[in-house]
Formats: sequence, structure tokens, C-alpha cells
Amino acid sequence: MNSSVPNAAPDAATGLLGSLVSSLTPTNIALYTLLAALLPIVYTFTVSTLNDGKPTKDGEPPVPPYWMPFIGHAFGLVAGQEKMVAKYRKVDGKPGGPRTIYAFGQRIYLLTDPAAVSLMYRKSRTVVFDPLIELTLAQLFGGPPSAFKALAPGLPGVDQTGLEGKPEWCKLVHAMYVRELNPKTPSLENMTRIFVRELSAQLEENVPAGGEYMEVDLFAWIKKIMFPASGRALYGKKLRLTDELARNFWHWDKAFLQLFKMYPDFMIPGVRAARQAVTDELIRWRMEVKELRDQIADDVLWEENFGARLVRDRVKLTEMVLAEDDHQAHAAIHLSLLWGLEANAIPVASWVIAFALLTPGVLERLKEELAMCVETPATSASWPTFDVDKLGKLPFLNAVWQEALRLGTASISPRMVLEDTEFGGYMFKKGGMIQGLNPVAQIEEEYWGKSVATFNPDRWLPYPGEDAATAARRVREYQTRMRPFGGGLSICPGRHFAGQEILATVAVMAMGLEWKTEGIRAPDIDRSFFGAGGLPPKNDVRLRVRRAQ
Ligand code: HEM
Repeated sequence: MNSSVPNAAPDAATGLLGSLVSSLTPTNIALYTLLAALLPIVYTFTVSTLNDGKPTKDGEPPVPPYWMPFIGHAFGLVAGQEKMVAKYRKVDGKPGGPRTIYAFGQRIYLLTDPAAVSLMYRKSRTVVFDPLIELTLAQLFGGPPSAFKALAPGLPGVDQTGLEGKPEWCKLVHAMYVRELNPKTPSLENMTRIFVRELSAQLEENVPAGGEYMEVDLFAWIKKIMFPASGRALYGKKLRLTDELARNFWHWDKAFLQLFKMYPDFMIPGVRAARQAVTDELIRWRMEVKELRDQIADDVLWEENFGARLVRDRVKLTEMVLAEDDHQAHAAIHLSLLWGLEANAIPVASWVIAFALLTPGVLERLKEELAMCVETPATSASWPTFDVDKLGKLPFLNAVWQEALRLGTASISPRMVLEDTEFGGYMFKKGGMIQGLNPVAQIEEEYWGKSVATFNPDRWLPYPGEDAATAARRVREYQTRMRPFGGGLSICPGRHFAGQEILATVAVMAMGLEWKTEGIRAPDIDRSFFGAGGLPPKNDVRLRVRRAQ
């Protein structure tokens, strides 16, 4: 009888299992499955809530609570980075605390503190943009894999197998940017001169002679005037910068953020066709002008086939690294510069002009200042010209430009971490992505005061009673809170041209035109475009304008 005792436990277990199995009705199976599915979610949320505000065990920035393992904070990110960042930008009531979020297993570090972003830019050996060039080229510019392969040699963080000994396109092109786009270079001066000439030509074509006012939708109208003018300053006259091309360009540009979030281009109505139309024109243009490239002397800074020497040299360099008939790849690489040129500077110029025209008192002050550097005044038959160097030194014009940049841009600096890197008191792990979220500090009340959302150029000038040294210190500090052109090795190489063309456009439009603006205010800024550089308005504004009499 005793022999049955050792079997008592298995019997009990079998009995328990048996009763469990016999209780497995369809309802209970569903319940247990639900519990099993909920367990990791509840666990993840509980643990991440308990750790909220603390660095991770590797010393990374704190991770805000999240529910879903692996998926992490992805849905919040897709719903809108601006909203997500607004939620996380403060730690313990203070702005600027960095955060770590997860999206489908990818670590993303969000930096909103201007000092931390500056430190990030200084780590440009291990924190780099380069691995993101592949995504940018394919998703935004429609480049085939061969386009990225041509650009890849020498890029840090990019597999170099099979690329040994190939020309380092990106390094060579950056040297060109320095030679052609830096201040005081003959190329930059010349490009600005061509821009002003083309701007006047556009105004001549689009503003009727005679004293009649016409109605314009301001932002759309500035696009119409500036798109061909700046396009010709860089790409010459053979690229057909027609209204139709501009329409396609802006239709594609509107989808920029969706494309960057990896939406397939064919799913966004009309975008693939619009981009292809612009690409096709770049293909046609290269076919038309390419035979001439070796007949143009190296010291010619601009001529009508290729435009600026920068573009001519970029065409030659790209021909060195791509098959001649890989037309889509050539064009995608040229499209990237055309986009950099047009897509940011024009919206920003529009904000400078809109704020200047529609903020009481600003236009009058600007005109008084601009009168000091007019070279040839406006007449009813010609457009004014200015000494562009002097424009760059006018305090009020520059204050208007800085304030419009502060409110009208939202440029982020995405970077990949190549090696574990420490800065600002935290560790950033290899493989993580860092988002330098400059736009957050630009509109943070703690940094700019209660009037943060108001266009107030006077904040960039000495306040009444403030001595010059204190004002200069304060303005320098303001400048560290704004990074509209990014920073580090990938800082925008076109920023000096952008500054000159925008100041020249404002000067010509302020002194060469008369505006009727009574009762009209600057439109609201569409901040949902967060992350894409120049911001659009929520609505355009209709104004009346005529030539200065
Ligand atoms: C107000 C106007 C402009 C703004 C706000 C702007 C903003 C930016 C930003 C934020 C970046 C990325 C920087 C980073 O990752 O840290 C960038 C890159 C770039 N921009 Fe601009 N930009 C402007 C005008 C221009 C113009 C006029 C040109 C051409 C002449 C240009 C050409 C480029 C190019 C080629 C790059 C890529 C640089 C690289 O390959 O590393 N941009 N820009």
C-alpha cells in the first residue's frame, strides 16, 4: 500500500493539469491568450514608468514610459514628431532634457537642449549624417541604388567593400562647396549678382508697367518670382524652370516629410509623377549641355548652359562615378542640390517679406535703412540695385532676417552614432540615431520670454538703455538657441548664398514695390511641417502691389 505514496505528487500534478485542461473552454482559451498577450505590455509599461526620468543602465538619456515592446514609441512618432517632442521636452519642469525613445527596435535620442546639440555637432567623427544619405537619396530624390553606390566611397559608417580606390564624391563635392559658396569667394559674389539680375527680370515680367495695383497671394507669388531666379543663378538658362516645373517641384516638396517617414512615393497622390517630371527635365538638360562641359574655361564662374561653376563641376564629378546612361542616378544627384537651393530659401524669404510687410512699423524702418545702400534707385521702368555687402551689415534688416528664421524654420539634424559616444553627461550607443531638434529651442518660452510667438526683430538689437557689450552677449546667446542651417560637418553649405539672396529679395521688394496691406496680418505658421526646414503658412495672404512710382 505504501508503494502508492511516492506517486502521490505526480498524481496531484496530473490531476491539476487534467482539471486545467478540462476547464479549457473556448472562452477560457481566449481569456488566457489575452492575458498572455497583455502581460508583456503591462510589464513594459510598469518597468518603463518606474524608470522614467532615470538614465538607462548604459547611461543613456531617460526613456519615457511606453507600452509595446519592440514597437516602443513608434506610433507617437508617426503621428507627429512635433507633438511627441512637445510632450517630452521638459524634465522636472525644465526644458532641454534629452530622451531615448524606441521605434521598431531602433534607438532614437531626442536632443532639444541647444548646448547638447552643439556638443553633438562637435562629435562629428563618431556622430555623422553619412549613413542616412542612402535613405535620403532613394526616398526623397528617387535615386536608384547606383546613385548611392557612386556617393558611398569614403563615407563613414557605410560598408566600403568593393569601393576601394573609387573617387570620394562627397569629400570632393564638399571641397567644391567651400570654394564656390563660402563668403567673399568670387563665385558666391557672382551667383548673387546673377540672382539679382534674374529677380529683376522676373519682376519685370510679372508686375505690369503703369500705376495699377494688382492682387497677389503673397507666398505663392514669391515662389513664382524666386524659383526661376535662384534656379538660374545656379543652373543657368537651359534648364527649363517653367511654371509647370515649379508646380511639380512644390507638389513633390509638400510630401517631403511623409517620404522621410518612409511612406512609399506611389502611395502619396501625384508625388512620384511630380518628382519624375522634375527629374526628366534634369535628364533632358544634361543631355543638351553635356558636350559643352570641356569647352568652358575653368575660370568662367557662370554661363548659361551649366549656370554656376559649382554645378558644372558637380556634373563632371558625377560623370566620373556613374555610367553615362544611368540617367536617373545623374538626375537624382542634381535634384538634391536643386531641392536644397529652392525648398528652404523661398519659404524663408516669404516669411521675411510677410513679417516685414505685415508687422506695423517694420516696413518703414526697413526702407529708411535700405535707402542708405541703394546703388540705383527704383524708377517706374527699372528695379533698384543694392550693394549686397552693405545689406549684410544693416542692423535692422539683419534683425528682421534672424527673427523670421527663428519663427519660420524648423530644421532638424538627424545623425547616426558610429561608436559609443559620451557628451552632455549621457552615453549615446553605437547604432542609435540622434535627432538634433533645433526647432524646439527656437520657440521655447523659457529661452525667449513671454513674447516667444510674436515677431519681434527688436530682440536682436540693443534694448533701450542696454550697453553694447551686454547686448552683443545676449544676441550671441540667442544665436546658440537657433540652428536653422544645422551644424558640424554637414552644416548647410548654401547658407551664405541663402542669406544674400534673401536680403537682396527683401530689399528689392521693399524699395521697388508699393504694397497695400491695411488690416492684414501675417498668416499663422504651419508647424506640422516640423523637421523640414522652411515652414509653410497655414493660409496664404492676398495683398495689392504695384511698381514704386
Ligand atoms: C534659408 C534657407 C536654407 C535653410 C534653412 C537650409 C537648411 C539646411 C539644413 C538644416 C541642412 C542640413 C544640416 C545638418 O544636417 O546639420 C542643409 C543642408 C544642405 N543645404 Fe541648405 N538650407 C538653406 C538654403 C540652402 C541653399 C540656398 C542651398 C544651395 C545653394 C542649400 C544647399 C544645401 C546642401 C547641398 C545641403 C547638404 C549638405 C551636405 O551634403 O552635407 N541650402 N540645409
